[in-house]
Amino acid sequence: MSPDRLTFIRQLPKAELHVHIEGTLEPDLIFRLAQRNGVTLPYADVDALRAAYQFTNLQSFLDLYYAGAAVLLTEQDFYDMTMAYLTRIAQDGVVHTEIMFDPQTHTERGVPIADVFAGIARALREGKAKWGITSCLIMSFLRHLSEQAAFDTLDEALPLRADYADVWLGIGLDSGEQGNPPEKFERVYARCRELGFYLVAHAGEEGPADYVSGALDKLNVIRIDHGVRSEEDPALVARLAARRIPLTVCPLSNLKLKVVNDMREHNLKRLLDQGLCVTINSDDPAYFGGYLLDNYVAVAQALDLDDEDLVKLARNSMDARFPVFVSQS
Ligand SMILES: Nc1ncnc2[nH]cnc12
Ligand SMILES: [Zn+2]
Repeated sequence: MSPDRLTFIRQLPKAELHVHIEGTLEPDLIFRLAQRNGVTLPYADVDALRAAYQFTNLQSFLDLYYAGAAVLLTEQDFYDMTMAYLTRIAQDGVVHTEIMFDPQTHTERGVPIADVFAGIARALREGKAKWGITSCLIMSFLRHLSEQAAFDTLDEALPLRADYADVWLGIGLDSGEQGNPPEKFERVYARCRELGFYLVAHAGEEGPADYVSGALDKLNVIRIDHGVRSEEDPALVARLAARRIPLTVCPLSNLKLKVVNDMREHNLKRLLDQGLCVTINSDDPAYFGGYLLDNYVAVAQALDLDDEDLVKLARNSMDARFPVFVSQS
C-alpha cells in the first residue's frame, strides 16, 4: 500500500468496538509479567511462544489465550497491559475504544475482581488525559461457563460499579460459541438490562446465523460481535440492515481462526454493500497479527476497497459507539 493511502486510513477518526484486552498481551509482555510474578511458562522464550500461534479454529486459540492470561496477577499487570494497548492504538488514529475483559478468567485463579477493574480503569483514565482517547469497559461473561457463574460474577462486580461509573458501561458474551447459544444467558442479560448496561454479544463467528437472531431476540443486544455468518440468512441480513444493528467484524481474526480461508473471500464488503452497519476491529491483536490499522489495511488490499468504503467503515465505527458517546459528540 502506498504511504499516502496508509496516511489516509491512519488519519480517519476510528473507533475500536471489539477488542479483548487479554488479547492484546504481546509475547514479550507475557514473558516479562511471568518473570515478575514467578509464573513458569511452558515455552522456552518469546519466539517459541509466538511459534505456537498456529490456530485451526476458535477453541485452539482460546486454549492459548487463557494460558497467556495466567501471567496477570496484580493491579499493575492489568494497568501495564492496558497502557501498552493504548500506546499502540494512539499511533493508529483510534480516537475511541470499547474494551472487553473477562473477569472469570482471572477470578478463578484467585485474582480479586477489584484489582482487574482498578488496573484497566487507571490506564483508560490516563489514556484519556494523555492522548484524548475516550473509552469504556464491557465486562464479558464466558459462555462455556454456567449461567450461575455469570450471575455470581455480576454480583461480585456490582459493588464496584459506583467507583467505575465513568468506564464500566457494557456487558458482553464471549468464548466458545458452538453449543453455548445466547438463550443460555437470557436471564442474566435481562438483569443487566434492568441495571442499565449496554448489551452486546459475540454471535455468528463460528456459530450459526440463528445465534445472531437469538442474541437480538433473547438478549436484546444493541450490537453483534462478529456476525459474519448472518449472511447465511437473507431475512436476518435484511433485518440487520433495516435496524442498522452494528456488526463488529474482525477480519484478521476471521482469517487466523479459519472462519475464512482467504481474505479475498471475506464477506465484509458484501455486507457493507447490503447496507449493514459494518465496522472493522482487531479482536485479539497480539494473537492475530495486527491492530486496528492493520485490519483496515488487510481488507482494503484484499477486497480492493475504495476511499468511500474506508470512510464509510470508519464513520460506521463512530456511529456504533455506545449511545452516550454518540450523543456527546
Ligand atoms: N474471537 C473470539 N471469540 C470468542 N471469544 C473470544 N475471546 C477472545 N477472543 C474471542
Ligand atoms: Zn471477540
